Amino acid sequence: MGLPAGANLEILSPAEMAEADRLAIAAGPLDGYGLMQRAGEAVAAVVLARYPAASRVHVLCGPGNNGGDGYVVARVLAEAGVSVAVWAEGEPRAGSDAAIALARCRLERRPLEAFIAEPGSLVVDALYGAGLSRALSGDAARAVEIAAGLSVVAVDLPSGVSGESGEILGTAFCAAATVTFARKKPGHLLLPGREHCGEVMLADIGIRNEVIEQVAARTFENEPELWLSNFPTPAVDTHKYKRGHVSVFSGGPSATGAARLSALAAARSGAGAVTVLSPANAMQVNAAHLTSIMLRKADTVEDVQEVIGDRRPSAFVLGPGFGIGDKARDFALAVLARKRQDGGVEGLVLDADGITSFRNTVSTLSEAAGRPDAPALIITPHEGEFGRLFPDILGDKKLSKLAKARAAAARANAVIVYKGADTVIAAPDSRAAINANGAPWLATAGSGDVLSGISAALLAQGMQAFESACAAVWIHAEAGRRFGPGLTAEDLPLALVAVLRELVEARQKVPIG
Ligand SMILES: NC(=O)C1=CN([C@@H]2O[C@H](COP(=O)(O)OP(=O)(O)OC[C@H]3O[C@@H](n4cnc5c(N)ncnc54)[C@H](O)[C@@H]3O)[C@@H](O)[C@H]2O)[C@@H](O)CC1
Ligand SMILES: [K+]
Repeated sequence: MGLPAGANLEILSPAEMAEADRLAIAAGPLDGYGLMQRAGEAVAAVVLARYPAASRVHVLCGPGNNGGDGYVVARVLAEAGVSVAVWAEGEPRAGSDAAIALARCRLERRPLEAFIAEPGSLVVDALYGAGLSRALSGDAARAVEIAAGLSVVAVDLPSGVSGESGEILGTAFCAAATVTFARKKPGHLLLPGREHCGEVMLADIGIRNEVIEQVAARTFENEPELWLSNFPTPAVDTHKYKRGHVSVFSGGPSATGAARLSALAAARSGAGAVTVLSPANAMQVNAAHLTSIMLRKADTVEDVQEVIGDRRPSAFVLGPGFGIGDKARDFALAVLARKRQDGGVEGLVLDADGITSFRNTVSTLSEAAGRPDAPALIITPHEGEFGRLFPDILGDKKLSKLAKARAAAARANAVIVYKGADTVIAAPDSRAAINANGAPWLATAGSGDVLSGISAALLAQGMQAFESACAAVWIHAEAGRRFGPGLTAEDLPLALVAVLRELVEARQKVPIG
């Protein structure tokens, strides 16, 4: 729908979108009603294109500008010869854009409390959008129930979905398609909102790119376009250590598989060399299962220092199967105490037991990671682990998942990968990305170990921490999604190959710079 390349990855909060609306109106040439007109026309065009045979369309209009969009939709559809019924809740404020839209829509208006819809008819939900401020109740909640068996096209957001957080306030429409304007909002991607939106379509309503740039979006949808220009591709004259060396810490003799899985994922993801660092008593079991991946003993902090001195690993994974306790903390802090400069350590991916080990000492971790020239820290918690490090942030009901990840990243001086079906990646500089290409097949034991290995491999190859975390999350999800049913974590490293091949090919087409 005519938006510039890359714009579709920017996400604006409802407040940022309102600011962009204000700036656009101030800059002209469209006034508020002009934008509303374009918004309503875009929704009507989707209805006509997707439901050309709809016998009847019910347009539900609320009292604010979302309802104003609805009055435009109703008028445009009626002018196109569609049989339209308008059901209204509340009156637009006198002098508002919505009042202008209502005045120009000469169709009969019936109260929402009388709403009924025949089977096979279509519902356009223009009750509440960005201005939703409390739970749906009364007639609006009843309308959700009536619409449950019908196709719904939502204007901006399905009413009841918070654009800010994706939470459901009371109840919410389940749309087949949602037409939103200028940029997506967090509620289109965060769960459970995403599931209520159906297909999300972006419409250009005439808000210029330069206007939106003034809002300076810090949130993005996690798609390759976000990081592809930084994606590593090996130079022709490379050698294995130039491609980055990843070291993965192994747990004891009965918990070695997780580290090997992570190591294999790192090797597949382009690290030129990978070493499993094993306690002495687990060397044999590790050796029995490793071929191209190297193995070295590391029982003490001195052993870790020696590995770093001799073998110069550029990124580490600590946590999968490692065991919780002092040793995990000491090893993580030993890695973070190194320098990044002059071929030092690029970063540490802290996962699983590595995270839990810092349960009561997260400030030690954030101090170590916040030191100038410290290696980058990526922490990859699922919700339970997130709560162990940041119980107050997790428990803050005012914060969305996006805001929680951001707050944690700022506090920990780390890139936070807050995992789930709507993984959020947040950086300490307040950039954040929401990932939406996941699949339920990825919820399988060991899947997270693979994710850590991919992140470390990309870090080791010189990708920045936020970009490598975003890329790892997307690649991991894409591999799992394509593999589909029957996926085990062991399948993931091989499933990465096709995804990586496409990315490397696409990367080679991106102009350098
Ligand atoms: N110029 C602009 O700002 C544009 C705005 N647009 C549309 O405007 C919408 C935002 O408009 P508004 O800010 O007026 O917000 P809404 O139209 O989403 O809702 C605001 C009104 O609903 C009431 N309300 C909120 N939640 C309620 C609930 N659960 N039950 C009952 N009443 C409730 C509020 O008190 C307020 O009167 C966007 O979603 C978009 O559809 C588009 O027309 C494009 C241009
Ligand atoms: K709506």
